[in-house]
Amino acid sequence: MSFSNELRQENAQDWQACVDHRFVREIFAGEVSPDVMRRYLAQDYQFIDGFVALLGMAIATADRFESRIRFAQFAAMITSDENTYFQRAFVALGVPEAERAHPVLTAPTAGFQALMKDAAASRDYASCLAVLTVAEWLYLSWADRPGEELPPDFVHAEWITLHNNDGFRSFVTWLRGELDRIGAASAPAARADAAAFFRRAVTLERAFFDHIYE
Ligand SMILES: Cc1ncc(CO)c(N)n1
Repeated sequence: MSFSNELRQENAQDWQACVDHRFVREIFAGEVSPDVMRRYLAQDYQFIDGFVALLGMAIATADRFESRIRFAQFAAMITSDENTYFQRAFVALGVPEAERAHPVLTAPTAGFQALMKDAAASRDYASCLAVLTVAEWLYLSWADRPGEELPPDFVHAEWITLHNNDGFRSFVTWLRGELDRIGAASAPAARADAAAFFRRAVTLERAFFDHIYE
């Protein structure tokens, strides 16, 4: 089995809990309440900050130029299309300026920031890759529902299409292949480090979905 599939399999229960989460059901139905969506997006915007920083470390630690190009292109998408989605959604949902810039961080958000900081501080490409792969592959997993109709409100619909469009799908396919390639070239101890980062990330993804309803 490939390294990426092995890691996903090891975390199958938390992974599936995300794919089947109440938030996912509600967003496809267009029924996430404005309060929940506000909380989710305000916290997620802080997640994105650390995520872009981690992309920077992946660019720095990757072992070849073609990989740096992939990450740089993805970083460009996040900091343009996705960033303007957040801005428009904050306006539509009436999220105050302070909540956009400096919300009180919840435990899962702080956990993600620590995780991404730890992965970056490792300066280990495989560990950076493991965290990035969870974030993007898990989001493709829940958003990829071929044939499913999109909800009418852009706040819901665009959050889905940001995570299931062809460019995103091909980036996730590439990320998994990259993790497989690096995993195959790594010693068991390095693979175990990457696996531990992968697990922490999946656990936090589930907690992040859960906590916006608490
Ligand atoms: C918590 C979380 N995980 C993954 C993604 C996808 O980048 C996101 N926006 N937020």
